[in-house]
Amino acid sequence: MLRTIGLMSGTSLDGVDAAYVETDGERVGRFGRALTIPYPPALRRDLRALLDAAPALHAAGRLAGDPALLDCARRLTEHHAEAVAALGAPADLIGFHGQTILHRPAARPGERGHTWQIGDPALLARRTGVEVVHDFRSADVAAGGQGAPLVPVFHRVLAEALPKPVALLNLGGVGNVTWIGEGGELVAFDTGPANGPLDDLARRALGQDCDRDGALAAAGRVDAAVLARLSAHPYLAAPPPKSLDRLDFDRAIREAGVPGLAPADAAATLAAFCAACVAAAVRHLPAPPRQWLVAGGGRRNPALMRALEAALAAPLRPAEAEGWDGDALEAQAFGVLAARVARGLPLTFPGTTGAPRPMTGGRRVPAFS
Ligand SMILES: Nc1ncnc2c1ncn2[C@@H]1O[C@H](COP(=O)(O)OP(=O)(O)OP(=O)(O)O)[C@@H](O)[C@H]1O
Ligand SMILES: CC(=O)N[C@H]1[C@@H]2OC[C@@H](O2)[C@@H](O)[C@@H]1O[C@H](C)C(=O)O
Repeated sequence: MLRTIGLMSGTSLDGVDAAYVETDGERVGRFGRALTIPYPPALRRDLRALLDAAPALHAAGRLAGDPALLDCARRLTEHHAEAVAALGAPADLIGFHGQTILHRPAARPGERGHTWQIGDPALLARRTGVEVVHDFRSADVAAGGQGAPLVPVFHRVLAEALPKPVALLNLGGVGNVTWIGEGGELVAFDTGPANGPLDDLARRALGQDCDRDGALAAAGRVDAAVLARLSAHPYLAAPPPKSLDRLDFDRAIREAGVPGLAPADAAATLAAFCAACVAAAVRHLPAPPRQWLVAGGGRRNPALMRALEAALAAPLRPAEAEGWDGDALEAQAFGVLAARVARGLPLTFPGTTGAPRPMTGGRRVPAFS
């Protein structure tokens, strides 16, 4: 077993999640501590500005050397090093996802896709004295895959003893589902927006980072016409493989009329839309799951959970119901994925990213680079 630390900076831009895992990439020997280092407001703001600027910079061929990108990458990496130090556990390997600032997998066969995670793996290796595995997505995208989601192979390890079929749902900035069949078959994809648009609304309407405990949504009414327009988005009907950039639905949300609603109604409608996206995902699964296990920050939003319960036929339970840490699953996944890279095991599969075959990936930076 390898002693790994997984690090994930998610699309919510709220901070870095870190988790200790002993694993050989196929099994988990032991989970250790997990924690989150929140980013200071200035870094959140700068990351958000970078996310917004990334498509135009990329189109102009100026993303790679952009000074704001390099500055954000350095600051973000320092917080990752802080997270590793705070865990206080000796490790053989760090799995460093970085921060996605642009995600454009190929839309058609033969097209060239891009996925871009920022972070400085050599700096992290120097600061921590531990080997760093990074760049988990680009080999898959180069082979024509979506490059996301990556957590399904870890979800299968977690859910080994559970009755199948089972669905694991992550509600981060974006939602993603992993369906696991009787024989361990995997079908996975991004369902649609989750907390991302709700966070944007809370920032505008309340000056808060999120609709804390779903209070705003609970005070509003779903606008059926706006929800119907949102639910007609072709992404929901498109079969997997499919994955999303954090900003992919921004335009559709504007054009459907969300900004014209009172803030509470907008929040209720966005929560209902997140649930509608998950309900629409069911038709792309090979068989209905017996239960849904929910991880990610969205499980703390009761308005979102109620909307999901109403939209899904099978029981919905938080990850904690199985003894898992729903805040740490993605970070734990990158510890397990790092071990898989070290052992040359595949990260992605035709059923998870649409990769043409099970694909290895990731790059390694030695401890003292
Ligand atoms: N108490 C709460 N009430 C409402 N929403 C909450 C609460 N706690 C967390 N959240 C939501 O969860 C989000 C963070 O979730 P999480 O950390 O799973 O996302 P992420 O990992 O950054 O995103 P992704 O999985 O898309 O990469 C916050 O932005 C917020 O919207
Ligand atoms: C490109 C990218 O960073 N995608 C994230 C994002 O956040 C949730 C969803 O969209 C998922 O596809 C993915 O993250 C997790 C860790 C994954 O790859 O499984």
